[in-house]
Amino acid sequence: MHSGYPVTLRLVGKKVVIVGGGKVAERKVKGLLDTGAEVVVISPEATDEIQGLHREGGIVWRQRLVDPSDMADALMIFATTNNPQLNQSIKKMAEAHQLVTIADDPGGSNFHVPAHFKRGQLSIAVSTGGASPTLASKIREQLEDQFDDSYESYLEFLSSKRKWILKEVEDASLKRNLLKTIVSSDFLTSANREDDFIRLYEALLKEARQS
Ligand SMILES: C[C@@]1(CC(=O)O)C2=NC(=C\c3[nH]c(c(CCC(=O)O)c3CC(=O)O)Cc3[nH]c(c(CC(=O)O)c3CCC(=O)O)/C=C3\N/C(=C\2)[C@@H](CCC(=O)O)[C@]3(C)CC(=O)O)/[C@H]1CCC(=O)O
Ligand SMILES: NC(=O)c1ccc[n+]([C@@H]2O[C@H](COP(=O)([O-])OP(=O)(O)OC[C@H]3O[C@@H](n4cnc5c(N)ncnc54)[C@H](O)[C@@H]3O)[C@@H](O)[C@H]2O)c1
Repeated sequence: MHSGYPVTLRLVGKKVVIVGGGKVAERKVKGLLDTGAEVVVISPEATDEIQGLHREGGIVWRQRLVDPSDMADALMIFATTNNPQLNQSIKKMAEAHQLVTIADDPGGSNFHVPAHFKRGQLSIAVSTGGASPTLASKIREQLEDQFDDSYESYLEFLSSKRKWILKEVEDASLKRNLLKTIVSSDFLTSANREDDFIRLYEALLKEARQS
């Protein structure tokens, strides 16, 4: 069996079609809200939450049965109806290059959504490729405890310091050393990262000048 290839997709302005308006559709819709994707739900019925998002203008809900023309221009398609045959025919409505997940057929899907969470710019995703979504969810919970909210500001710090180091530090070995040393638990837990960074920079600069 071939293995999956993990990626993160930038979906700004991309059309994502979700066929079905039940619990699974709702979970997918919520996961797509912050991505900037143009989310279109097609289903005669939809959960209260999907209807609310439609009213607020965050997504589009077409209250009717699915039609093959709905697939046009979609980058991703989620077949989440409670009708297995219909879910299979949605895959047939799609073109070969479109990304299609069939909610009740992991093997027939060409992508799977991993269990995931974010801490600012840090994104952590866990996939079992459909073997056990419940295990993926359980591991996600464990990782959420381990990678707590402090990672959000830590990532902001790492990102800004990395930019500064790449721009300002010319010495290649000092640059490498700094990039490596800022990724340490000391900086994660530090009460004053900026001051600690200046101290680290001065110490490593001194070391580099002496060697
Ligand atoms: C990760 C997560 C993301 C998301 O949905 O966004 C996700 N499922 C989640 C939860 C979950 N799913 C199910 C339960 C009920 C308990 C159980 O049955 O175990 C729970 C638990 C719950 O609801 O809490 C049932 C289930 N899921 C699939 C089938 C079909 C089948 O196996 O045939 C069935 C049986 C349906 C039935 O027979 O009724 C299929 C898929 N589910 C996937 C993703 C993809 C593979 C991911 C992977 O394995 O890595 C894949 C292939 C397709 C897809 O991409 O949708 C999300 C966790 C969010 C989180 O907590 O972080
Ligand atoms: N992928 C997953 O994570 C996961 C998790 C649980 C269940 N499932 C599977 O996903 C499927 C959906 O589960 P659910 O709990 O969301 O079901 P649900 O019954 O809550 O929702 C099904 C939706 O499909 C819509 N629908 C039916 N016929 C349609 C048509 N012709 N065109 C458009 N929409 C139509 C219904 O109006 C309804 O909104 C089931 O097959 C279930 O086995 C998948």
